[in-house]
Amino acid sequence: MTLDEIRIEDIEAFGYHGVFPHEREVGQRFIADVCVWLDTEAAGRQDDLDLTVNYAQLAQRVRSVLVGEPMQLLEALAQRIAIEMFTFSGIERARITLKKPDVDLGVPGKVSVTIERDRNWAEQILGGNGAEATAPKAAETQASAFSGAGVGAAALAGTGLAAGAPSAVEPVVLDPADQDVQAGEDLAEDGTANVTATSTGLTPAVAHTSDEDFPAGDIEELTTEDRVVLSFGGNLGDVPAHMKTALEALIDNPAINVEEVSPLMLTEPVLAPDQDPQPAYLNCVVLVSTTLALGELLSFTQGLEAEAGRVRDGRWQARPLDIDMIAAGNNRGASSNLLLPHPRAWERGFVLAPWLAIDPDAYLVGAGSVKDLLADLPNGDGINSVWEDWLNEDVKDAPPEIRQRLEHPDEVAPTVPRPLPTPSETTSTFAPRTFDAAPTTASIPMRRPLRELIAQANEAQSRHRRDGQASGRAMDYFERVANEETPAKKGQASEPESDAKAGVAADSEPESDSATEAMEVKDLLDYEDDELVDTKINPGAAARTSTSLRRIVVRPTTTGAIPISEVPGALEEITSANDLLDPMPSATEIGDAVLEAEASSNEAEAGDQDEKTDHADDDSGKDKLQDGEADQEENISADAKPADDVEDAEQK
Ligand SMILES: Nc1ncnc2c1ncn2[C@@H]1O[C@H](COP(=O)(O)OP(=O)(O)OP(=O)(O)O)[C@@H](O)[C@H]1O
Ligand SMILES: Nc1nc2c(c(=O)[nH]1)N=C(CO)CN2
Repeated sequence: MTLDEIRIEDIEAFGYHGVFPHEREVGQRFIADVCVWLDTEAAGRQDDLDLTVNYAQLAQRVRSVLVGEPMQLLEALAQRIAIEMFTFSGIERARITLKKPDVDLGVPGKVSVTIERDRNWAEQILGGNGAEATAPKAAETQASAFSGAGVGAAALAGTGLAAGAPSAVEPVVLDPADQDVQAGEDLAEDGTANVTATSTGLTPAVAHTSDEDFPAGDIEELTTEDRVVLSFGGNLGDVPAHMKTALEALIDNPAINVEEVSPLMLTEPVLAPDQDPQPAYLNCVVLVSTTLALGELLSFTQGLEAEAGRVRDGRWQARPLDIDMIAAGNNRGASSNLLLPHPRAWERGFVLAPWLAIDPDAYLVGAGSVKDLLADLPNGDGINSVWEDWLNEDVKDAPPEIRQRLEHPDEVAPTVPRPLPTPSETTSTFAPRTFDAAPTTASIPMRRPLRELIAQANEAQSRHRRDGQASGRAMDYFERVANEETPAKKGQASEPESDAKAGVAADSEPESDSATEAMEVKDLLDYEDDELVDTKINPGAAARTSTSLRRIVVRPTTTGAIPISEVPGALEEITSANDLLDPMPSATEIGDAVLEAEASSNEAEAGDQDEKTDHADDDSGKDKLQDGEADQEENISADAKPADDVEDAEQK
């Protein structure tokens, strides 16, 4: 039989393969050319994709190996790719060429390795089975003649790993052979049965959804309806604090909406067999929506990992914070640095369990329902404890295992599996979700007002920053504005509104609900933490004063150029507010002080209105300073951003 060729060239990906430590640590580009031989006559005659292999799926699979578990040799990597190729039915022969385009040979030149393998070889490696030989697990799944076999989908199922619970002291260990082939699992489903290649042979896999709706390919950007599922994990230092800091940063990013945070779970470390044991991990899952491009979101979360002190010193090393993108809408695809869904998510109890806890209908695109995936994990979910209210509670309120873990951070993880809370226990307020056609991670309802939750988490955050001084104090004030008639509320009704609040963006919209008040106070506290202190250190920083009956904000501007020293009253406000910081008074005191300042500032404003003059360069008449002294205004830099614009920009 004459075989036909499908060639794919220049599949590029960043990976960590190599013999040398720097290759493992820093990584480099890899380029693969693949040629597979198969009989495409029937496909050509009937013009039917099902009768051939989908080259996009092939390419995705190649890439998933390239970005997957590091191998030492290009030869080994090439063989991994070859194995992947033979999981596609119909492929009889494969040639793989691998290049490291940036390698330093010590002399001018380039390197590549080419291997050619046939199906007989693959069948020997895979225990005498080819992709066709495998049977679908679920009766309804039908293996087509050319099923795109998902090697990783059930890599653990039926292998030695399924047998027995992990030992009491060792981490859960995955066979490296399994790890390698798991890498690209989700990217090439074809809606039929999946098969699994492991060192012990092929096993039937989980039934997968049809991928007709989710063709593997390029990553598509999201709509704001889509959810991104982020997995947080860490096992070094004060992991909950790292996570809270990262959460706060996500919340503070105007392009990101944090919609749900799962309980925190104590999880067994999942490591390669040659790795030393590590402390137990803490994991949670965070659902967000975003207007960022996914690459930007990944960069942002990688920045948060770095801020938490993560050093990239090799795969699966202990780390203070790791943020993986598990899924993003219905994406199934790859870019140069992102594979979606995350190729190992389906097998990770530490991802599935917290995700399920906040979404009982969670569905991992291309793999199946999270609930089923979790239930099918052969060696348990690896969850040892669940801390429901970790954003609100103190460590002393954590379940004993987690408290113990946090109090003894360097202890190697205990690994006795522990049953998960049932979803109904943790997600009772979730409306059940049904999928008419394509399952999706979109439209997950918000379970609770997360902003509030995070504001409360700031309690711990503030403690972290201020060495215990501010703990709970913001909350005092939140409660007070929520429950009491504050001066702010009293004054609100009679707030004088005037365009003549020069240099001042008056908050003219009547906002009376306590949540809004609380957020304003949070803004204030944030500004005390960061901006105000900064401006104290550097009083020459550009700043803008915004005064209303309910808040005073002095913010360094990035766009404006009004030196803070020229904003009447700003330095005084900063100084007096800064005085409040050390020693840190209660938030109530801060609130009172601020409200007093506001009141006197407003009085001054009212008295000054007539005297105010327009800024020379400001046609709108709104860019004015909050002072009647014309000579002071003349000092303002000519390119000062109109205050309203700055306010608008800041509010976006
Ligand atoms: N879905 C994804 N989420 C996060 N990183 C990804 C994803 N797909 C590909 N990557 C790439 O993987 C690289 C390594 O990521 P990272 O260091 O977080 O891996 P890891 O956490 O050690 O291992 P694992 O990926 O098994 O969780 C990153 O540089 C990133 O570009
Ligand atoms: N339990 C657990 N194990 C892991 C984790 C993790 O977050 N939790 N992350 C890893 C690399 O991303 C490796 N192993």
